[in-house]
Amino acid sequence: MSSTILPPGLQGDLQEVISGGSTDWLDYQFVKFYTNAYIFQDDKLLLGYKKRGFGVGKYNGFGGKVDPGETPDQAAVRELKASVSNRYINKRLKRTQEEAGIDAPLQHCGTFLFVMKPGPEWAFQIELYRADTYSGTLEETDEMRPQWFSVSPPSLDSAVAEVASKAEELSEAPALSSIPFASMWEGDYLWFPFLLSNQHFTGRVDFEEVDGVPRLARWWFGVPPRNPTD
Ligand SMILES: COc1nc(N)nc2c1ncn2[C@H]1C[C@H](O)[C@@H](COP(=O)(O)OP(=O)(O)OP(=O)(O)O)O1
Repeated sequence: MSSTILPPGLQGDLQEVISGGSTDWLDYQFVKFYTNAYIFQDDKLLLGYKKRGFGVGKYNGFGGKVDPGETPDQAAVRELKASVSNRYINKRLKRTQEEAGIDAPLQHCGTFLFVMKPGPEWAFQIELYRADTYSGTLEETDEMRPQWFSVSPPSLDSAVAEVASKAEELSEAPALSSIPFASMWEGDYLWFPFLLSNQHFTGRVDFEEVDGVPRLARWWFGVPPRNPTD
């Protein structure tokens, strides 16, 4: 039986892969759910450059809030369509326009909880999805500009070793590939190895603002226990 002590807010049978920071875990009152979807094709990863609103100027996967009455799986499909099509008008009404946006066989690949200080009283829980193919036409919208980046999926062990060696320095993100970590959310590089190596993961990051910039204060990421016969 695993004896790992999980950070508050995380659940499941998980084995720690990477952790760091020494502050107490931050308190929060409730959780708000979001989705983020990543499309791979051959050796490329599709990211979106956020042109306005929350996260403007950053590259990210395609996603948004989970609406009331919606499952994260449903929200992930809706947000993926809406993010890359100007013709997908009824985002909030969830009325699917078959010809618009892109469809992908999204697979849930991880859960990432984060808390900000100073920040809202809630924790953000992002359900992460990936797909190795898609159908439809990519379009730049007034919110997102889709862009492909080359990736060379590492083995989980080599990727995590690289991240672990860099993370303690709390400075530059490691050069896992041509992924533009410097223009992404602080901390994405901690869990990207799991995404790239298609390893289901669960993790938490606490951020504390320094000079107006969110900095990693404490983090923990784990994976389901490996089968000893694998
Ligand atoms: C550390 O912070 C974050 N990291 C990462 N990787 N992703 C984040 C972070 N904070 C927010 N996000 C993601 C979560 C969502 O995918 C989007 C934000 O979605 P948004 O608030 O724009 O949600 P929508 O439903 O699209 O909102 P509106 O319809 O109101 O524009 O960023």
